[in-house]
Amino acid sequence: MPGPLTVRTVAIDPPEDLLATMPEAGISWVRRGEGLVAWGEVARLDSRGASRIDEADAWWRRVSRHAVVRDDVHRPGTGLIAFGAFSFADASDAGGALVIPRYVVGVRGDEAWLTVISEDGLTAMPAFADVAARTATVPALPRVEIATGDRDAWSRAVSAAVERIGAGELDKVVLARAVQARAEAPVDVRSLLATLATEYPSCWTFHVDGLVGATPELLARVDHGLVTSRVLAGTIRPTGDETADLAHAAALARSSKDREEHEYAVRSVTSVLESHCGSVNVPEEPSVLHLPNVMHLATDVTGVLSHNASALELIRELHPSAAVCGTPTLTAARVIDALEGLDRGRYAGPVGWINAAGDGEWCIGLRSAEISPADPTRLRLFAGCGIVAASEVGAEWAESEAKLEPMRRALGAQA
Ligand SMILES: C=C(O[C@H]1C=CC=C(C(=O)O)[C@@H]1O)C(=O)O
Repeated sequence: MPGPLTVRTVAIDPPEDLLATMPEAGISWVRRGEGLVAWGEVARLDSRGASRIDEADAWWRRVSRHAVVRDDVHRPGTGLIAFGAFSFADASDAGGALVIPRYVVGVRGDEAWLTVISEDGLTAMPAFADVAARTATVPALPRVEIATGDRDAWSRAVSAAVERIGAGELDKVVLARAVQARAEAPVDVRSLLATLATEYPSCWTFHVDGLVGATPELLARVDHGLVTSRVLAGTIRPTGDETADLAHAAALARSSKDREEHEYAVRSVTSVLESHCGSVNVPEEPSVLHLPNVMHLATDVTGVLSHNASALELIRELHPSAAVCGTPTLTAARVIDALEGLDRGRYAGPVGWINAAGDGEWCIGLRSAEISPADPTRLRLFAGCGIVAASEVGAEWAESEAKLEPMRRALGAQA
């Protein structure tokens, strides 16, 4: 555990481009041009196994209790903050990490701030201009070779899952696949983030400890006792033709296969939130979220916490939701182990940030890639699909290809 941390947040003039303020490949949590970027590392906790999120929660409570914080701005994301990413599976070697950065720049509406965190006192607050990037000096993206993936292996896994569902072993399982990418030189994550944020502005463009992506799925936002989750499951591809896509969206909203897939995911989130909230609001009908590569059935669930649960406490229970695992959860996790042949690493795990009060914003690490910690020229891109009784192998392959598109394009692949 670090010694008592000193933290200072001051207001700054809003930067034109939040991501461009990062002077080195750092942390990103950006949506619609707002959010947080951070760099440097004051302290971190690495944890593994089934208690990885609990350990992070306990560590964070101790660190934040002892911190000395002067915060002139008082907005979500100001003051002391840590960013984290956790593995999907308990048994994964990837484990989890909670990172306390040295510098954080935040933008929300027309407000902006700089936070500096120090382990040995802060005698003088540095000027924003002295710590942030002055000019964009991001190295160009090297040439990247991206594999196509093993369609036969995937088809076998999906067929086996449909059979198991048909036999009554489980209702839904989310199967994922990974494709390898190899760059000619180390990839600077800032070039990927810039593309993702431009092409997927309504997603959370994130980079935390080697996991990078643009995810549309909010696992839990906790803000002064209010908890919000955006559940996504059930997917089709847009055609690019606006009129045709409106008709497709309507068909998605009526599709019994997609509605079933979606309903399992909503139930898995709602049942956890109900145990922490006096009341939970769940819209009766899902809406359709339009993204450039896919359209999803979406349900925004909200609740008022009946006790002071931290964001980490909530995500420990919410993960893995049936948007990434299945129903029933434990059976689905076993079927994933049996059929997928993959260590998902931190893909499909919780990724986000927490502040000293326990508030924070955590998404599911989807539409993402893991940069190899041992070799920054190697990446693994991931995509998964919810499988239910009516799933078809070919359609699920096409869906997984569509879900790989954001990272493929960020790595320079042509559409
Ligand atoms: C597992 C993924 O997506 C989930 C989120 C939205 C829609 C999904 C689906 O329709 O299968 C998945 O449950 C992924 O992108 O890798």
